Amino acid sequence: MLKLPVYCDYNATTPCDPRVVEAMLPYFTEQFGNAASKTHSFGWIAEEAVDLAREQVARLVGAEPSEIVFTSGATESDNLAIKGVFDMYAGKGNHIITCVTEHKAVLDTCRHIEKMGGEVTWLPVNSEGLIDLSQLEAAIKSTTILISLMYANNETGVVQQVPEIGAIAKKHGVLFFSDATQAVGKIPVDVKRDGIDLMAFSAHKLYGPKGVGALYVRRKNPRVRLTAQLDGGGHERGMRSGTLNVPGIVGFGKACEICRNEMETESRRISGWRNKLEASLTDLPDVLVNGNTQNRLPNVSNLSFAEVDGEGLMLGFNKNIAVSSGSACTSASMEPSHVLKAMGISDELAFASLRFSLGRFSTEEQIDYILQQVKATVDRLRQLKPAGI
Ligand SMILES: Cc1ncc(COP(=O)(O)O)c(C=O)c1O
Repeated sequence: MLKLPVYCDYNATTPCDPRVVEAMLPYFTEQFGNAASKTHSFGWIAEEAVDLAREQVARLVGAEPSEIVFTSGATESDNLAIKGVFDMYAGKGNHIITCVTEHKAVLDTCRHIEKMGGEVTWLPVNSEGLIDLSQLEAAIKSTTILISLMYANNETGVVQQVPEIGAIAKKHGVLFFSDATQAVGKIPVDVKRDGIDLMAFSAHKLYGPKGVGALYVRRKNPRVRLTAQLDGGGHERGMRSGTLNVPGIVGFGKACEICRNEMETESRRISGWRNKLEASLTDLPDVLVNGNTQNRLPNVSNLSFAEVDGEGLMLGFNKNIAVSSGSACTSASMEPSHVLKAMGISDELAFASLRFSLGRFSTEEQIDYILQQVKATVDRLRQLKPAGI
């Protein structure tokens, strides 16, 4: 018996994997020590658990454990990377390059940088959601200190040309920061292969708990330095003060270990269902896939339903199916998605678009239910719409 509502919004957040919860539980009660307490076993046990988690997290992205800084999530990691570089490298320059389709956590941090006297170049994207590499290279100047470009877009799943961006950054001696919140755990990410100097990601997008994340900070060739954005006890090698969230970090580590072991089979299964969903919905007249489909996250399909009232579309089945009509963080407002707009999609079509994001606990039965519900709603709305409007 299918349980309703069906969850199809894994890019907004994922449920904790029960194996993650099991690993975390002892660290709330018996093993509650502060990982910074050096004088007794409660502290040592907590520190050991954090060390293991740091290894598990690092291994998933090809980093060294000492290159992982634990934070409260990707929003904090984005802020720390961009503001930390801006403050630390002020002597070299004040210019940052980013892109208009970034997540708000990067966009708003870059707007803050502008208010602080920094200069930001906002790269456009093409209709597929990709930046132009020659435009990126041409934007670099002697004052450029950072390129901040996301790995995969949260709304469309489009994966940027990350190794190429890393090579351009290296060639010009500019640091490369990538917000990889949606990519890590879904596709193989390797900071060394990709030439990434700083990278943000988050536990709750990969079946770990909410409120925990990481910033990868390269230690060699070049060693990246950051100005801390929180003053305090100097935790995390001075980059992020504050008592560590030990249960959360343990869960993050376990979640990363599971992703590393299961990513290949999981992404094959999920992309199969995503393709089935997409093929069947695009069989309807005037349904368009948004974003490049050659290099895309395996779990996402962003579709526009022409000639359908966007609000009606959501209201048609949102009691039974949890999907998003844009970024989760902005779905409270009725603004058309800034990502779809940047790709040249009209406001009307952007409003009539849905992001389906599948995940570990999706089932084929759910996919069939979604198909039936969405098709029925689209048919009904199209019949209601007066001709010519
Ligand atoms: C690309 C991207 N960056 C950053 C964030 C923010 O992550 P967090 O919720 O861990 O702060 C999200 C969450 O939706 C995201 O998708």
